[in-house]
Amino acid sequence: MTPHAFAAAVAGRLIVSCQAGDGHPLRDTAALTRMARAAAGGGAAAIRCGGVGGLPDVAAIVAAVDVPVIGLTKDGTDGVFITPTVAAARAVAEAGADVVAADATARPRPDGRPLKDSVAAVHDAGALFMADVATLAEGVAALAAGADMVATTLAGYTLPGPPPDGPDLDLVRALRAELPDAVIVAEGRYHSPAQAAAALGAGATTVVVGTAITDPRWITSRFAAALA
Ligand SMILES: CC(=O)N[C@H](C=O)[C@@H](O)[C@H](O)[C@H](O)COP(=O)(O)O
Repeated sequence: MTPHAFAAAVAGRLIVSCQAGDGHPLRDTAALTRMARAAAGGGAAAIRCGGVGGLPDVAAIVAAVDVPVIGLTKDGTDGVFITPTVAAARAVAEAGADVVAADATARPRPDGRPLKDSVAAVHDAGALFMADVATLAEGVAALAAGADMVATTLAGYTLPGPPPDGPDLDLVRALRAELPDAVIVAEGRYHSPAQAAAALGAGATTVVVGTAITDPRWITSRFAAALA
């Protein structure tokens, strides 16, 4: 898939992230594949998937949906953990993902290789590269390293302390102002349809929503808390 074709497929539309962490009741490839099919049936323009040991999820979901798939793996939950190495990036592409999402923050990478090596491995395997960043500078650097698109996935997750409750719309605005022609993906803590729509208003090309759509444990806890 070309960068242009991917952008055209998702522009102004919703991407749904279908993931479940270790120990979550939905941490099951078949369950997540059904979730992805449901999301596609509801109008998702693409699916984001994978996680710890998530290569089978990526392969199964690629086979099950007819929308583009953004794949990733995770190694732990600290530091650089989203598709953190060149080998991981290559493996996600080889699992069939149209797009490989990977940490593109300025933090040291566990294999000591520069970001551009992961980008090159993904391109060699015929996939596109989504750079998951936390800051404007990281987004600019990722595009310079060859990334095809920038996502705000890690905004709020690289500082000490818990992330804020809401999404980082300011980062979307800053990326759009600095990178007028780039594919900018709003992602991270979009918990309502209004917030997702606001991301497009802030200049995002597309919006990824995960937890608020695909984690019934989290959704239930919000209802339960409202009744407590
Ligand atoms: C920080 C991190 O590990 N983000 C992960 C990236 O793939 C996922 O755990 C998130 O669910 C995804 O980014 C979607 O975000 P939200 O679930 O907030 O809508």
